[in-house]
Amino acid sequence: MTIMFNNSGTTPPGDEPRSERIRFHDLNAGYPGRQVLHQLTSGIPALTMTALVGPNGSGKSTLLGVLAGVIDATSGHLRYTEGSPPAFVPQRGAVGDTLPLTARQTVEMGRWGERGLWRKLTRKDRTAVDSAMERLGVADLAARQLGELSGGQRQRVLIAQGLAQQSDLLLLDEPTTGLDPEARNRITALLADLVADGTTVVQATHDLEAARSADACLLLADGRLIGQGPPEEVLTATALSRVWQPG
Ligand SMILES: Nc1ncnc2c1ncn2[C@@H]1O[C@H](COP(=O)(O)OP(=O)(O)OP(=O)(O)O)[C@@H](O)[C@H]1O
Repeated sequence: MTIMFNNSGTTPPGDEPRSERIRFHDLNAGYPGRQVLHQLTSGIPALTMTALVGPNGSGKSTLLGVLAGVIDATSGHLRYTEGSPPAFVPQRGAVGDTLPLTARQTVEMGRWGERGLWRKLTRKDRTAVDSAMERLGVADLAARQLGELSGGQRQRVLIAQGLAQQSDLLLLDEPTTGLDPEARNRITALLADLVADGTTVVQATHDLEAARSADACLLLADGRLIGQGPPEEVLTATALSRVWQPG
């Protein structure tokens, strides 16, 4: 497995268009005794919204985890162009509801990567936390325990934690799943704003509406990439019925 950062001039011709934030090639990944992703080759266009789409178990979260660096690929190449380390917002269900943390403490954890675990936050850190919480509309929830928030509120706190990392690459796992339409629209609009402000956003999603409004889609089935490109080319009726057909 090769991971490269800050690629500059060493790429074989034709391998990596400049406009890509991440490129991966022949990527295999999975869990002990279980291969999930098979020979994936694709890229994440910079400064756009990319949706990872596919049915349950198709490998969306695994791919996102590999791109985020929290799951190791077993083989293949993964290359990031110049920029900050990715900020990763895991699925809401993957974050313990019983953690004795306030909403603000949860967002502050987004600064640990830069500051170090349990170190006192600087003014710059506090400003990043404040502005992420304001942007997500959760400043008034700062003192509330994470476990007592509604699903939509908790999701916004987790996205604020990702935003507080101030990365130009934001990876989110099912950010709108299980939310009511208002909360979903709010998050969708925020993600679009982030892209407009210069962030590359990747979201794993079941939500075909969200996927259709993305700039690019990677369609997965059984850990294989079966479509990539603009949503209108990838999410065709034929492709969707093939992927979602029972049995
Ligand atoms: N920690 C794990 N250990 C072993 N197998 C896992 C683990 N996490 C996921 N898997 C398996 O890997 C496969 C892909 O799972 P993954 O979560 O990447 O799919 P997904 O497309 O994100 O699914 P969903 O839409 O249900 O979230 C599934 O068969 C799943 O059971």
